[in-house]
Amino acid sequence: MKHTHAGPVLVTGGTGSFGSTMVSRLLKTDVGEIRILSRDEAKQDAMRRQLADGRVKFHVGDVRDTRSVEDAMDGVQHVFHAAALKQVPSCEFFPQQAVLTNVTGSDNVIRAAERAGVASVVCLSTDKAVYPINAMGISKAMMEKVAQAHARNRSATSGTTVSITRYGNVMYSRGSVIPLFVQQIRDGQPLTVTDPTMTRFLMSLEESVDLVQYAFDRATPGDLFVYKAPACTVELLARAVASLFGDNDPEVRIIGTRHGEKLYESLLSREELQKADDQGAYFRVPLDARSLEYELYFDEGESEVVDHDYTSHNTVQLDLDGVKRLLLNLEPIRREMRAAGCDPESQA
Ligand SMILES: O=c1ccn([C@@H]2O[C@H](COP(=O)(O)OP(=O)(O)O[C@H]3O[C@H](CO)[C@@H](O)[C@H](O)[C@H]3O)[C@@H](O)[C@H]2O)c(=O)[nH]1
Repeated sequence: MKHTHAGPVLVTGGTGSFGSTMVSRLLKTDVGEIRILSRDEAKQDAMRRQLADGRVKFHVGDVRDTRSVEDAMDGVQHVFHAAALKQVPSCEFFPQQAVLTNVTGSDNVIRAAERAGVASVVCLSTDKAVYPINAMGISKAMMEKVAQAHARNRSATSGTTVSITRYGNVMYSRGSVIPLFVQQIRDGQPLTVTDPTMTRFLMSLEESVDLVQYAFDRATPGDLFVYKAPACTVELLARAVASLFGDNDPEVRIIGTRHGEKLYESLLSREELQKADDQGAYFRVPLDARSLEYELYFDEGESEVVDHDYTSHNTVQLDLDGVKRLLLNLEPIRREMRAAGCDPESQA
């Protein structure tokens, strides 16, 4: 990392897939202390034993609970805010819970960070927050607004830089479709595909940590960062997984779209793409820092009109071999392949 972490670093949701990868990455730096704020003491205990590193301190608490956030924030220099309710179906059935964790909880984290004199807070968001249609995405969109409002209203007086990263599906994350396909292959079941034409961005956990680090190193208040990820259809994804396990003609069962699902995801809205700074592998979208007094501004118009958003339908589309190559980079897939008697090296 470019910045050194002189003071403690706080990772909210630090026992999750992203959080634990981030913590491993931080432990390779000169970081003196990493605090993890999360709810699940069992996951904390497992991680404590696995890491066996005195620099990691575990705080049982909840971003909804201001006092637990304040206690964990004391003396912290940087915050990576990954705590969230992120399952689309559960947020759909319990949207008020998504509001409490994703909106109010994020507000608690940002306010406590400012009060504690924290230098930077990077908030993790999702593609589902763009033109949101489900409760998870709507609550994350509100989290982004809370972060941007902080940057707009407070950055003149506050020493805390709040920024946002957005990413799409993380391959092989807990409860996601790739481990499900692997399980179905292992059980000799047909592969369940919701809509064969549905597309999703494909990103590894490491790339999501790279994105957050990129934002951390560069953010000015209210910036939003996106990684340019490739995409594919879910049918192609199912076929690529099957092919790695030696089945080039798998049985596919169409099960239909689930609650709150979109045909494709967007990482940037048209309006954001219009303002985005193309930084090669990443887009940076600066904050619209105008105040409410619009009459103070004159409309310069838009020099180049962008008529599309940045979606999993129009980003780079991978073919079967391209998806297989990405999958072969994932250690859990390689492990499963070896367990099934398939040699990952022969496919590489
Ligand atoms: O049996 C299944 C289950 C899912 N899918 C499809 O596979 C894709 C990926 O599904 P899944 O892995 O469940 O991810 P999403 O529902 O897109 O959401 C994931 O990605 C989000 C980020 O975009 C995270 O916030 C969520 O927690 C995470 O579950 C989608 O197009 C699904 O329709 C199938 O085809 N068959």
